[in-house]
Amino acid sequence: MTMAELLSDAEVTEALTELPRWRRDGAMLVRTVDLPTFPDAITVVDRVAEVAEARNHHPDIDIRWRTLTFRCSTHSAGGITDLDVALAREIERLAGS
Ligand SMILES: C[C@H](O)[C@H](O)[C@H]1CNC2=NC(N)=NC(=O)C2=N1
Repeated sequence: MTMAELLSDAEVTEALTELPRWRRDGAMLVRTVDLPTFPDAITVVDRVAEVAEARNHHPDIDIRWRTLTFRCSTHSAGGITDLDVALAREIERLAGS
C-alpha cells in the first residue's frame, strides 16, 4: 500500500469546491452538522463508522447533543491527503442534509 501523499494547498482548495460545507482548518478538513435529535446524530456516527472502518481511514468525531463535527486528516502523513477528501465525500453523503 503506497503512502498517501499530502495534497498541495491548491489541491485542497480544488477539492473543497466540491465540498462547499467543508472547510480547511490547518491539517484537517472540517464539517459541522446539526441533526434533528441525539439518536439521529448517533445513527449518522454509526454509518460513518462503518464506512471509515471499510476504508481503514477514520475521522475524528466530536459529538455534542445533536451537533456533530467531523475532522479528516491523514495521521500517518501529518495532513490532508486524497484519503481525507474521499472520506469527506462519504461523510457528506451520509450526513449532509
Ligand atoms: C494501522 C492502521 O491501518 C492505521 O493506523 C490507519 C487507521 N486509520 C487511519 N485514519 C486516519 N485518519 N489516518 C491514518 O493515518 C490512519 N491509519
